[in-house]
Amino acid sequence: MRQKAGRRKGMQVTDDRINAIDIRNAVKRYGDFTALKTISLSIRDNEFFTLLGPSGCGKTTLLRMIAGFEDVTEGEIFLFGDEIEKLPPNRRPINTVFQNYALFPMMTILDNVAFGLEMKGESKAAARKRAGEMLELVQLSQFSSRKPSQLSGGQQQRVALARALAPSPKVLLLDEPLSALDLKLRQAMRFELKELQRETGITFIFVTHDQEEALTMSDRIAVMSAGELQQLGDARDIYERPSNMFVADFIGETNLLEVEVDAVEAGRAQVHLGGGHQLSVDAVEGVGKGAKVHMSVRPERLYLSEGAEGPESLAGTVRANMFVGTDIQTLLDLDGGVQISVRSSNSERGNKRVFEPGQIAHINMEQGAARLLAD
Ligand SMILES: Nc1ncnc2c1ncn2[C@@H]1O[C@H](COP(=O)(O)OP(=O)(O)OP(=O)(O)O)[C@@H](O)[C@H]1O
Repeated sequence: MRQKAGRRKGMQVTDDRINAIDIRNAVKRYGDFTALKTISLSIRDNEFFTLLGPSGCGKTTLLRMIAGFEDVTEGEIFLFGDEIEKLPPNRRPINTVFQNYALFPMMTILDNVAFGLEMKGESKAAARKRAGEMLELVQLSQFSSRKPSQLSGGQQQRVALARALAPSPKVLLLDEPLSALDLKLRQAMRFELKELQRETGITFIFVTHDQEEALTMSDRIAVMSAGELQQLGDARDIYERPSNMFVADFIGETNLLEVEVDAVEAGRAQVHLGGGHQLSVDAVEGVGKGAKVHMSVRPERLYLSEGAEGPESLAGTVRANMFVGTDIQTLLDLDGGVQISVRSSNSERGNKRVFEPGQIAHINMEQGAARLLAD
């Protein structure tokens, strides 16, 4: 039945199920400033989906449009096949968890979670029973009679989650919910959030500017910049196969090297770097002979050796080594003003050969490590 409705409206259907959210050609303008420029994307049912991008890229605006707190200037938003962009927020089966947990300070934890249910017309007894179940889900049952100020920041955020999940929304929106927590707690909460999403089966749409958070939790990630969608994919796609300069640079650390393409044949591109160093890399669509583009190579996909380990080894002079705890980062200068960063694991099994500043080392690439970028 639902599927038919989706098809009738021309919605995209994934694995024979209607998407939780379909955003079609959505534009948001504030006066003459365009915060979102024609965004189209689909979020699958039961997915942990993340909107990732730097401050001001429009991710909160998009989230607020889904929630109904912000009008859509142009375009359409569908929830399980039904058009919702004209519905007021309280008519959408969607809930939001904010960065500041916004708990009622005078109420107990149990009452905080039950409050929204009672407002929706549930009996006090039913609301309290459901609130109790939700507190069990976030492992806070033992604190149900405490007040919010008697809980840690992480515990308060879990109460806010329990409260948002209590009415069984079809979609839960999470606007940087971990950013008020300290680093250790934030890391622990990543696993909890992911578990919670799996257990409840509710579609989560998570907003963050923290790429590590996005990579660790998400089924898929939409990378945004300046009101535009830059890339949509799973964590490995966007980390290992960035589609452009912005994504390569924003996600993790990378070497962005200027190259010129000398030839393209049988799926391989022959390129050269500034100092004339030649390399053969996977070709990408839209980058042909004569193109001057950037190539992205992750530092951890490079390793150093004394002698050349193949025709594509590049010789460089070590400028500095930096101890980064888990890794050792080595910066090297190549001819032609090219600089390359290499990361070696600081472990018994890792690359323990440390070259001293001034020494010549050969830089070798793991297969498939270099990625040409179309723009
Ligand atoms: N009410 C408003 N009026 C005018 N401009 C706005 C309004 N709300 C947001 N903007 C602008 O729209 C752009 C996107 O804002 P948005 O809050 O969506 O960014 P964001 O990616 O969530 O950033 P952050 O991570 O800092 O929250 C910004 O340039 C912002 O200044």
